[in-house]
Amino acid sequence: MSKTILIVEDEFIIADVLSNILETAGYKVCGIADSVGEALGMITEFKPDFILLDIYLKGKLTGIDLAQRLGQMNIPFIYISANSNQKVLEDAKVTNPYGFVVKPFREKDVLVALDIAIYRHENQLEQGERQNALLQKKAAEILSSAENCEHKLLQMGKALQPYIPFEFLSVGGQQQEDDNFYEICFSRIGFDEYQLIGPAELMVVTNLKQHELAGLKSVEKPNPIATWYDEQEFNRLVRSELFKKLLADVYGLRSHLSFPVKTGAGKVYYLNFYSRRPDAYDAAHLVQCNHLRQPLSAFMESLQRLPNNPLFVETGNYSVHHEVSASHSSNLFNGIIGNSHLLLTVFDHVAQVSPSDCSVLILGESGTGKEKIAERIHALSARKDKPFIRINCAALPATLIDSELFGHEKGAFTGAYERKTGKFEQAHTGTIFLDEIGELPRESQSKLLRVLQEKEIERIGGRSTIKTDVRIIAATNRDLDKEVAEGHFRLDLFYRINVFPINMPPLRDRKEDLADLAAHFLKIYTRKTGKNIRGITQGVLDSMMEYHWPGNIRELENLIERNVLLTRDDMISSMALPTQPEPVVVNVAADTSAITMRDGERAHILAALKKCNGKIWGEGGAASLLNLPPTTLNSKMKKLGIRKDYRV
Ligand SMILES: Nc1ncnc2c1ncn2[C@@H]1O[C@H](COP(=O)(O)OP(=O)(O)OP(=O)(O)O)[C@@H](O)[C@H]1O
Repeated sequence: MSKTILIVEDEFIIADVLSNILETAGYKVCGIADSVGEALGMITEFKPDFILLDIYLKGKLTGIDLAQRLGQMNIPFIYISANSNQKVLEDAKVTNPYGFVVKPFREKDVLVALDIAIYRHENQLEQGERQNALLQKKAAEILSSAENCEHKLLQMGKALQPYIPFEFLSVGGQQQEDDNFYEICFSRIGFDEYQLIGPAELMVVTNLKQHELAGLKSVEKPNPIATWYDEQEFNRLVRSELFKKLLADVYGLRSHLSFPVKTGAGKVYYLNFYSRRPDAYDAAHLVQCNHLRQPLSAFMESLQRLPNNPLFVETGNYSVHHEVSASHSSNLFNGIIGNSHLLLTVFDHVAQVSPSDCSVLILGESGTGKEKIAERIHALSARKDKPFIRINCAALPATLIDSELFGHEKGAFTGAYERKTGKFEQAHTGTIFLDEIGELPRESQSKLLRVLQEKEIERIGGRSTIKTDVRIIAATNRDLDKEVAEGHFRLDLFYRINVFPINMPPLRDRKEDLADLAAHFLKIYTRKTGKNIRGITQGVLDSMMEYHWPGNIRELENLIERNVLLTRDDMISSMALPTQPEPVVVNVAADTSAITMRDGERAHILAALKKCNGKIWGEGGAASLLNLPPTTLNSKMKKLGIRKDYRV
């Protein structure tokens, strides 16, 4: 069925040209609006599938103002504007357009941009529908399980993680006017490991009594619609929302998304998502909330009917039964070391995107593990038993790339003595990993775009086309936005491959993973060399924490390998780190390592130790309070740097 397009453009001649181009190409133009007000009227009346949007319009409001509304209404749009002023482009970019066409445009520019935009939007819609169906299935499984209410809630929280990421989740209704406190919280401590924090645990951690917690919550005036808060807005919010302030302080939470879910019976539950990142949430998560609302509402309604629902406890006799929940899916990322929340976010994205055939673009500095993640996406997909073909676009001379990618026929050029099958053909039914895609020459970019659009290739010198079914994973350490702006990388190809971007954090932003990574490589290289090295001294680890790691994990791996070879002792007690000064300019937005998931866990353990006067073992000890074997508590304390006299 042809798509219905609304044109929002105040220059009549341009609007008319656009309308002709679209109608000739088979689209249905439902109207031309010259102001935001008129556009909104036409949107209500004609419900367009897509909008072409100029930036400067009649009246005070601009296309960028309208774009913000379109984001909330989930209507896709492309900008068509003569304005390429940097500030305007920046403002336009944050509204998440599906494309940007610069005036004056050619007919082809508009049609290609629209084609790509529709492809990307449908891909997202498909994902939305898949999410909804998956969540419904998951909800049914959870509800029919033999677990208690709290665990059912926890399982649902885990199922939401790929869609709305969180390090802390609290679920509750509006506080009733009594001293009972109704709220269940979950703190994430690993990829698939969560601590359940019921009212009793919260009383331990915060040192507050039940009625005091209830008092803090009763002054809250929850927002009736889903709302997200970045760090600044969250700081403002917690001036009046004292219960949220308490959670933020104890667990180091910096951004928040509040999602009210109304059941058929009219009861409203709040799913409050929190992150330790300052900017974990954005408008796209509100779209997710819309997709998830219906299955969640049905889930909460079913939960409401279960006996002993912790959100309806009528007694003050809460008992502490601190639990850690983990399941086998933590094995999904075996061999990829790290527990920092930045890496866990990467894992969430990988778990989310792997089962689909969606193209993935992995962005990050050299040595951050992009290839490792690409391999894992393939291994977790339905194509796992089919080929995974890697090609490094930077490693080949421009003259050979096409033949490597698409193959050639015998005699196609001087030196082509044999027919050669290209990487695309080799990857048929599997995955191709285009490493360093930013290095691909312009000419090959056009050919690649055609392969992605037509899903067929032509060998060099060949006369026929060959159908291919290949999933694309691309990676780059370049700033592709900049490459596009400078004309080195095709915008249309960028939009095709940038359907699902995954950002690999540099090692300096997740130094909490450093010790585990170092231990991992130490184990590998002591085994390889047959040496007996027990570990790395604290002093060396401290200096490693100070270092900036420009070469990321690869640099760390090389360094450990070298030191294993050099060390004669059974401990690595000195390590020459390059004396490169840490850059003075720190990207504040990216510097999220200050407060970590470990901090949350540490706070929890410290509070329990305090409560037990430092006693770990036996009755009344912290291990039994936390429902952990004392040996596990001991090793956790060691890992978190908590001393037996429970001072850090
Ligand atoms: N989280 C991790 N745990 C264990 N090993 C890792 C991890 N991340 C990366 N490595 C190892 O570090 C090295 C570099 O990783 P990889 O080649 O995947 O990085 P890359 O980002 O693709 O680098 P480049 O951009 O230079 O190609 C590899 O030996 C890889 O196995």
